[in-house]
Amino acid sequence: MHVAHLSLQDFRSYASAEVALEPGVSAFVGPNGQGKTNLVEAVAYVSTHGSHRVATDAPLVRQGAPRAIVRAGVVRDDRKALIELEINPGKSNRARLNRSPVSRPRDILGMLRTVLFAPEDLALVKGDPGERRRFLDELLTARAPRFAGVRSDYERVLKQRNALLKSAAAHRRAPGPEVLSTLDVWDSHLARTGAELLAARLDLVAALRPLMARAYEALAPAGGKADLAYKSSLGDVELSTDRAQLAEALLKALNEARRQELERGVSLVGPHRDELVIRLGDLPARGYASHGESWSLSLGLRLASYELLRADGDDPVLILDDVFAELDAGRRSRLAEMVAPAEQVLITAAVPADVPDELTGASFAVSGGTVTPA
Ligand SMILES: Nc1ncnc2c1ncn2[C@@H]1O[C@H](COP(=O)(O)OP(=O)(O)OP(=O)(O)O)[C@@H](O)[C@H]1O
Repeated sequence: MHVAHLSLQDFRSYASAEVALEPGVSAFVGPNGQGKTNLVEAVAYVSTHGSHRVATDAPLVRQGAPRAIVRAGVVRDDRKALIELEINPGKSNRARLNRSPVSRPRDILGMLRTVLFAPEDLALVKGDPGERRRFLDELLTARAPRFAGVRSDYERVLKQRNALLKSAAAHRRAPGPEVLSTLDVWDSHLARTGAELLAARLDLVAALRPLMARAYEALAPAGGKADLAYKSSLGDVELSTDRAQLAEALLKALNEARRQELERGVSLVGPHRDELVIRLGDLPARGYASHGESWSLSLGLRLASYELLRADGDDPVLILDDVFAELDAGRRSRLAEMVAPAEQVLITAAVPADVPDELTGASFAVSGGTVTPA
């Protein structure tokens, strides 16, 4: 698939912008702070309804403007779709597909698939476990948009369960039968939605492992073997991906942890406590890998995601935001060769020399909030 047209209104630094795009490579080049990342961030937002740079929508709306609108014309198997998102910070966002309103924006997740590589990806390796859980869950949602509902159900149950545990812990005496029976209800919801999340993540990690190992080897041929493992809050047991069995295991673990949870006022069992362990050779990458290794491992994870989405039958749009300047010559040209066959590649770079020779195509000059074909 590819984006044929992007239109922005009050998005980040853009009062308005119209950009026509072709399949193949498009490079957005310009000095620092001119709006290159803002542009590709808008494309990714249409795909994921989120930003790789901020956790809330407010910074995405141009300062002083009440709302932002992003429109993307997407071509998929020769069929065109016009996706429109209205970003209303503090209120519900609105979405339209082919000019008709859709009831919930999440109903159009998956209409545009992207894989974004950015300097922030270093946090996939060096950051907290939450970064890696988010990576897994976002990829699950990209593969199966209904997964956005599973995630939000789990988060809602967890929030309510935590609120109950917190208030029970604050009372500092044994909880009454009412609290315990409400907790039983939350336990079964947590176990059911948690099992669905856990099963999907386990399947995903199994599919990503060989792709990640291959991508890392291709990027860094003498760099050691990269591997992934899923570490669950259920402990070091072999986990099946059978949802009923996982729900039973979660329920048992919740029962065992109940006293401690009531004392601490927080949920200690469930996929929100899990970790995706990235290993390089015999060592965990977090805390051990060098800066360059960590960066290549992050790129390996993104390349593996790209391969996985492509194997599902759709060639996602690849977005490479400022990634080449950080790489040595070998890794740079190997990465360029690996992404070159994609249907569409969008690149940002501060100077033309940061766009590898392997990636020839259209070029746009970005300066002072305007985007012009170069
Ligand atoms: N909500 C907003 N309203 C107005 N301006 C904004 C908003 N958010 C970001 N900006 C401005 O956008 C500019 C940054 O744009 P962007 O991150 O796209 O730069 P860039 O061209 O990718 O730069 P670099 O090469 O340094 O990465 C900054 O000047 C910033 O102040």
